[in-house]
Amino acid sequence: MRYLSTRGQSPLISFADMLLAGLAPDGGLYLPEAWPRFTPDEVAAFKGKPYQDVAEAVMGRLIGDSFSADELKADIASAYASFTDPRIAPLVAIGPDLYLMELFHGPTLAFKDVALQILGRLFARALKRQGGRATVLAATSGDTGSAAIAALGGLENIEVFVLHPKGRVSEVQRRQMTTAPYANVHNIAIEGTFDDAQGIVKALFAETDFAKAVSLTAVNSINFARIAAQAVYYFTAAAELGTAPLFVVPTGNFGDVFAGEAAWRMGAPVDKLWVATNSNDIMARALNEGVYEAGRAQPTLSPSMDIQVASNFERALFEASGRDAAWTREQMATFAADKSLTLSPPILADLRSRYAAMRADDAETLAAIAQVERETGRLIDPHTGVAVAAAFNLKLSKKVPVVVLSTAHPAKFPDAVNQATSRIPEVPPRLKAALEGEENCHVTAAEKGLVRGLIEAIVLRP
Ligand SMILES: Cc1ncc(COP(=O)(O)O)c(C=O)c1O
Ligand SMILES: N[C@@H](CCOP(=O)(O)O)C(=O)O
Repeated sequence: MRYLSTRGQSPLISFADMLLAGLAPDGGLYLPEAWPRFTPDEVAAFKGKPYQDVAEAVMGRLIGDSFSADELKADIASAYASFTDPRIAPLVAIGPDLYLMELFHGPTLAFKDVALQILGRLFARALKRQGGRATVLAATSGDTGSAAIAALGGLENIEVFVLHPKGRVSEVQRRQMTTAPYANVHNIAIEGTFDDAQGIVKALFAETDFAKAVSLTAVNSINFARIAAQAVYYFTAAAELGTAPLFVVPTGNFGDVFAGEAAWRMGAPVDKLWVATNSNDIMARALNEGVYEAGRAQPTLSPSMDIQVASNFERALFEASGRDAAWTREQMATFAADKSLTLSPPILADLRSRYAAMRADDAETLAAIAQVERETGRLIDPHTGVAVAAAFNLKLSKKVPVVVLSTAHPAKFPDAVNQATSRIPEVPPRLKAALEGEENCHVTAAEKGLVRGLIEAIVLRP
């Protein structure tokens, strides 16, 4: 299995090289050269299998011969050993034909752990084999940061730099990152938004001498290995329900919902992928009105989705164009210059055959959290709340199971949950150390030169 860039100007590389590269040198995002396919019988046979077995099957086809089946098996087993629910991504019914898929049973209580716990292990393996060092640069709106730290903290030969927007993540999220007790982890709070942080990451990849000197890599969902691991739970949900579900996905960077497209392209039965945004609704506007236009992200009760530039939309556009790299390159150049892209009718029609979109503002999110608590006694986090609000508003013309991706534990966002329900979620034991530890964090203006300087001072010191 080899990987190509959506912009068509990077050489084809293996999964292991793609994992360590993160972003393609031409600025594009990697995708498999051809999607592997599971037959309906193979998907049906996943029903009742341990999650780990499905992960081995799905990721195995994407990894090719980069890692052996035994290596992958061992890494998946140890990745999920610390999850508090052995089902990893359990489906929980909250209404007739309405399910939450709980993805927050990992060490940092968000869906990021499902992929990053595996990625950390594969990174360590690939680096050991290659004999080099790597510098991971991550941008986070709250959850990727702590999950990356939990996966990579303390590993040899890796320095981890995590950029978060100062004051725009929840206190629990910030403390999960800044209290990490690892010498190889460096938190940087930037005076700006997540989009500024993500922009700095991409800009530093484009400084190729620097990127090469520090062996820069990414663990955001721009790294296809993240998508590969996240695609697995679409297979397990569809297999368990025995039919093609409609998935409602709380969306920011478009990684999780694109993992649904990836699963569908590999043969997972998917009725539709509903993109649920908060009031930072660039993706809802793009899919509903045909114009992908970024403004400045506004703070909401679901801070991890306070994102305007949805990086993985590039992958969806590339696929919608019939994999036309020259066209994708042009579109991305237009968007970089104008912050706006008008989607042509055929592209929009192709996207709409898979995706639909809805937005929920803070008031609708609070109402959805309150309704779930009233009807089921369960507390949900505000990101899940955005998607549940969308699910409650769906007008379906046929009977189809609806699966809402529940992406974070409510204890990460106690204020929003309390505002909606007058209840404060119980703090899980794995959060306690973060709430008590001493915080360490650099603070800087949102300028790539300052971030580069910090990285160089640590990575290239004599
Ligand atoms: C809790 C939570 N839900 C949803 C999202 C949105 O996911 P994506 O960025 O893959 O669209 C994020 C951020 O990624 C998140 O942290
Ligand atoms: N919501 C994310 C932002 C980055 O998303 P990613 O999936 O591309 O890593 C976060 O919480 O950090």
